[in-house]
Amino acid sequence: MSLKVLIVEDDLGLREALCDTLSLANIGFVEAGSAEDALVYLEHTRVDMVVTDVNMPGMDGHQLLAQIKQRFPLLPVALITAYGQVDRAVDAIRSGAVDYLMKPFEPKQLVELVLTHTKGWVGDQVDTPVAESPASQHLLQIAQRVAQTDSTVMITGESGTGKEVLARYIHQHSARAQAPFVAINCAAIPENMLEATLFGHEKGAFTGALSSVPGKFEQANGGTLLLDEISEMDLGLQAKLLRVLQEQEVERIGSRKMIKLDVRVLATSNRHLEQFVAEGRFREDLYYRLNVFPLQWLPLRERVEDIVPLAKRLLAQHCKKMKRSLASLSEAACERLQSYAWPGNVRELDNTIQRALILQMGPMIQQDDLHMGVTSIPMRHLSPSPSMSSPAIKMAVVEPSIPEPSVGGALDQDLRQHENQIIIDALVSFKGSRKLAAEHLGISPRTLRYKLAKIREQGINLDDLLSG
Ligand SMILES: Nc1ncnc2c1ncn2[C@@H]1O[C@H](COP(=O)(O)OP(=O)(O)OP(=O)(O)O)[C@@H](O)[C@H]1O
Repeated sequence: MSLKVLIVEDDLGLREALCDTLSLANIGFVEAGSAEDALVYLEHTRVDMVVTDVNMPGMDGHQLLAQIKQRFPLLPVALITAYGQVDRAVDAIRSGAVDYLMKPFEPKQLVELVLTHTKGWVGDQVDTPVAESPASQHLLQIAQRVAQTDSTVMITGESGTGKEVLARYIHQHSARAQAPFVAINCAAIPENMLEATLFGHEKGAFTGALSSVPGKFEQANGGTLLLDEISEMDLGLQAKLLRVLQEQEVERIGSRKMIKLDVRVLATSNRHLEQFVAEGRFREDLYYRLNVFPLQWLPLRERVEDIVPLAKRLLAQHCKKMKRSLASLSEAACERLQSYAWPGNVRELDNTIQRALILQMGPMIQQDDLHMGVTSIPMRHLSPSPSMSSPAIKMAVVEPSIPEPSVGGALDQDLRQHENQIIIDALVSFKGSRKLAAEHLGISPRTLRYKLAKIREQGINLDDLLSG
């Protein structure tokens, strides 16, 4: 997700100059000619920062600031004031502006201001976690309180319960919110690379170290570092990590220089770390160093009140991504969601909602559109794997040379849904192998590539579906 700054300026010449400056600095931007247009834009699109002129006809920059603070409290806003308006600029800072620029200013001042206030900004992901059940609400309240401190926090919970979401929430509610939030998944990095990734390395420190690279600790300096799935770290590295946490300084591999750190550390685990400690697989001293403040997400099945609100949030997010109008859930669909045990927790719910959106292109998700606990998507009208090579299914996957219906009518949508369904099912069955899936579907690999590109264009996240 690249950085996007909204420039609000009624003077076309100046607006173009501001946009050119950002463009030259490789910073993404969008522009609005008035505060009113800016607000309409913000309702629909994510931006990372707003830079607005103060003097504009209609709503001025101060009024725009007040509106933004009310509707998007975490979005940084900077004002451009006329020469001599220092008093008003100071007022604006008191009302929540992060900074101001006084005309005339150098292009580099604008770039510096934007980079300072967008460092570590995490865009869409700052949404408050859904928490309707009493247990989840209590968890968020405690998380908010612990966010105000610099204490190390250990977040536990089954896989997919929302541990990373909670970590980001803590960062966003801490005094470090404007500084970087850096996450590293200890299980996803090959064991021999984890140390260099965490602590950094100097050029030539090992074969393949072609340049000096700062580690995650350095990248997170001033902010928060999330050590995801900490239980997967080997014992040797655990000892080194403990030292860094105790000393609050880090030494890149191949360097003798200590770098002072000011990093808040959060860790997550979906394992019973106490058991790991008892078995000698996790250092007891590190466990106590990290477990200063333990927070735990309950499994989704134990917070039933969260299920439907979460499903609605996920539905809205995916409809937006797919650029389609907002779909809703029927009563029966809600009941079905609430009566399922969700072994994969919120991540499984997310996948289920995505699948339902593929199956149901209409305005309402029905009970039958929900397929839980499946590794492949069952077809509503066509039976799964055994008949996948049947001529009927092969015919359903239309080669691009055959003109597709030009009108986006119900039949067209229905056919497209079925086609998507068949293609995804084949990919799931063949564990993502495009070659085997294409052979099975009786189409060329090129055609399959084309079809997959079309599916992606509809906003369907194939990676998530295939990993789900
Ligand atoms: N309370 C919540 N509100 C909104 N979205 C949530 C919430 N909990 C989880 N999610 C969504 O569910 C998905 C899984 O969440 P997350 O990655 O935080 O889980 P996790 O516990 O860290 O998973 P893992 O153990 O596999 O690393 C994400 O897409 C996240 O946005």
